Amino acid sequence: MDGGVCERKVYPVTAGEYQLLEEVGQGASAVVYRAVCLPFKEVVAIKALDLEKCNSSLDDIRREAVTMSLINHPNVVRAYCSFVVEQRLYVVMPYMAGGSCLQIMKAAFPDGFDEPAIATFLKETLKAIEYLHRHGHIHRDVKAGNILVDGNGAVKLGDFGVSACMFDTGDRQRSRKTFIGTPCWMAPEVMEGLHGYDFKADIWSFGITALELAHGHAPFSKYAPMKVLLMTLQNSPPGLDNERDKVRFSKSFKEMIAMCLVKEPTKRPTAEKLLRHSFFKHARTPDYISRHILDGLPLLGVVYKNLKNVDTAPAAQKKTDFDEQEKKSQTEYQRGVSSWNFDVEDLKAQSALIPDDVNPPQTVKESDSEYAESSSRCYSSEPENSDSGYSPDKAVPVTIHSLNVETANDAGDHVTRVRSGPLPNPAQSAKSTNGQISVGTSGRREPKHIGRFDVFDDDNDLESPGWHGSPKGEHRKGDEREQVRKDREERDQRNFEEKECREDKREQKFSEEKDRDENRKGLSGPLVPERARDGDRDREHRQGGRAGDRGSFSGPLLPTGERPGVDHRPANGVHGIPRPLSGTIVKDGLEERSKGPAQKVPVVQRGRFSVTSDDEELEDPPQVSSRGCMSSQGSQQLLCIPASSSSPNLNGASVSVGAIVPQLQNALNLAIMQQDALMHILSGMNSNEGTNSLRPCNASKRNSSVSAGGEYSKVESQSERERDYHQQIAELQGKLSQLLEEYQVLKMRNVTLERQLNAIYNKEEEERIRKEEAAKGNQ
Ligand SMILES: Nc1ncnc2c1ncn2[C@@H]1O[C@H](COP(=O)(O)OP(=O)(O)OP(=O)(O)O)[C@@H](O)[C@H]1O
Repeated sequence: MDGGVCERKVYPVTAGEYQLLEEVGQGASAVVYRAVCLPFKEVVAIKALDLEKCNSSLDDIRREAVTMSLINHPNVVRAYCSFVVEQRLYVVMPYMAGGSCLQIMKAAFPDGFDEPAIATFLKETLKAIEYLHRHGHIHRDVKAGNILVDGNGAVKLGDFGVSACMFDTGDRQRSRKTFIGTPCWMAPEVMEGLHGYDFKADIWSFGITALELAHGHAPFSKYAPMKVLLMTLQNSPPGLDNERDKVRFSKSFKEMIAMCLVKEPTKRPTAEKLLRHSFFKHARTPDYISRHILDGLPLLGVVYKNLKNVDTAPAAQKKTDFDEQEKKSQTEYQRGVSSWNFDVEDLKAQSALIPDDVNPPQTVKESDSEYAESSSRCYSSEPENSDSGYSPDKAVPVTIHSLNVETANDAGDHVTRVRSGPLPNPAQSAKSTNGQISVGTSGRREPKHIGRFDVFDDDNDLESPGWHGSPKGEHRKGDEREQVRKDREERDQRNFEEKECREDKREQKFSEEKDRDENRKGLSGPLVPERARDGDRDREHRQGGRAGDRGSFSGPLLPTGERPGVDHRPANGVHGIPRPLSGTIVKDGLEERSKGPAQKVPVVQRGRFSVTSDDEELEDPPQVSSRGCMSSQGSQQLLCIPASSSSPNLNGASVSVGAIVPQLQNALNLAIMQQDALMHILSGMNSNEGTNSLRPCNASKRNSSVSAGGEYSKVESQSERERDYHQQIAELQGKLSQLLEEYQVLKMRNVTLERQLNAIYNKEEEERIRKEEAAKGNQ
């Protein structure tokens, strides 16, 4: 019940208290298992996210876990609790035995559901969306795959992996200019990214989901992401087909979809308003779903397994096709497209070259009233032969970093710049528009700014799949225009280099200030298990191995489909989820208070939700000094590590590894450069000395009056100097490896600290909510 007082069961947060059964779902970043909570003898679902592999930052993951644990609505999947074991986050939630609408469709309704079922699924989903919007959240990933059905037919919206809080300010607001979602369901304003977006983006996705449930697939779902983007941006919005769908669906359904799929977001209804649409009068009870939809379906685990098997074979072929398309696109890119600039006309032409069995779009004036009959709208018809190579079901959400339409370029051409790629999360979208450096935990490379664009180093990697540039037709390129482009590229490059140089300096200054701070503040207690410090552990960590952690695993069963990175060896005769490291638990209620209040993440109170603004954290300078300082030694600058850095101070807000990595890399680069310089000088000295060393001998031949003692002391001083240099080099090498070790330790500490902060934050939130609810109850 929304806001009502309810006794919440406290679910255990130790892995040993759960028994993992079979896999029942897989998303872009997680695997979901059916499991049993042993003390309660209750079947639950456990979502396992590999923190190292998933694209999300810890902040995103924490946000999802916190959001899910705060949820209190019958149509939203809430998290009972979550905990971290090794590099995996386990989220315990209610088991939705029917699976997702997508799974059900694929298993038994390939052409979509009938209208009463659709109305029921959609109404329940819309209630969830309305609830989320009311509490300031944009779900950002509404689609059939995230509409989950309970065994009794109850419908809930799940997956908060990419949800955002609308009330946030600062960088989180900017993060809503980072485009997250799966292209087919993505609203045009999200794709454009020109002015950000708001909760109306969910209404668009809801409309697309309605079409998905009606046809068994989302519009444009057979196309590659770039094509989907173009079609969504350039074509009229999709909708039910006048002819084909007339017999299957009512006018009110068609109308409801048309209301959602208006390109202008302000013209879309709110969830609250949409709920009052007559279409939802067709909605039935959960019992209807249970009897008409779920009845006769195999168990979810079997459905999932079958679908997986079916998917595997064609997937390989699809991948090859898609790779070929990619290759073609990249070859054309290499042939003649400069930078990230594309001509809109060319994009259109290119897009038209891709075989298209979509009904030709008919133009619809978007100024039409929301309720107007959208008779001219069309939708992407069921592909007769959906072998175009792109499998939307396997689609990884895509972030479009820059899809800006500019009116003119330097040459006066109309230019669009396009880039797509796998989904970095907001926190990872490096340098933000105000020039601040944002950081992520994954150590991803930060983008360079070329012109108006974020260009990652990967951008230069033309082989890398996932990057799309619509090639420019050679026949359309004038030499003049080409020259202008080249000029602009060079200018952009110059600007970029200057900017980088400025940023390096700023970063160095900042780091030096931080070092001073660190030295002043002293050290806080160690948070990393001692074993994390030893050489073996560091080596394992660097190599991604887990052997050093194996001793800590025990507990009940792991699934048969064992996952890499987790020890599956039986302990006490049974497999188990590895036990969590102490102090690394995230749970909605029972964490150990391991840090003082000073270590709290900044919390913004927004309605019922307390929201940590991760970007506020990002704006804060990192609290860990990982950077060596420079000390002068003679004419050579040597790297020295401040005393505090061997045990860095971890007080204050959470520290992202991403914040440390660039600094450490800088320090390492510096040290390497210095080492090179020293080697260079040394070799110069050696050759001089080599020459010099001949002199006494030659000189003695020429001038026998030179005393033997004088010769001896000269040689001795030279070799002394040489020894000095060798010693300095050895010291430098020692410091380098020390720095590397520091880096590993800091990385580990950072993760641990983040987890502890999570735990504290979650607990406080839980307490606050309990108090609020108790207060409400007393009233
Ligand atoms: N509570 C649950 N009970 C049963 N099945 C579930 C549950 N939660 C998720 N699933 C299944 O697992 C799949 C993946 O889960 P989820 O969407 O949360 O992962 P994800 O990695 O966040 O996915 P996405 O690709 O949407 O980002 C879902 O599509 C659904 O089929």
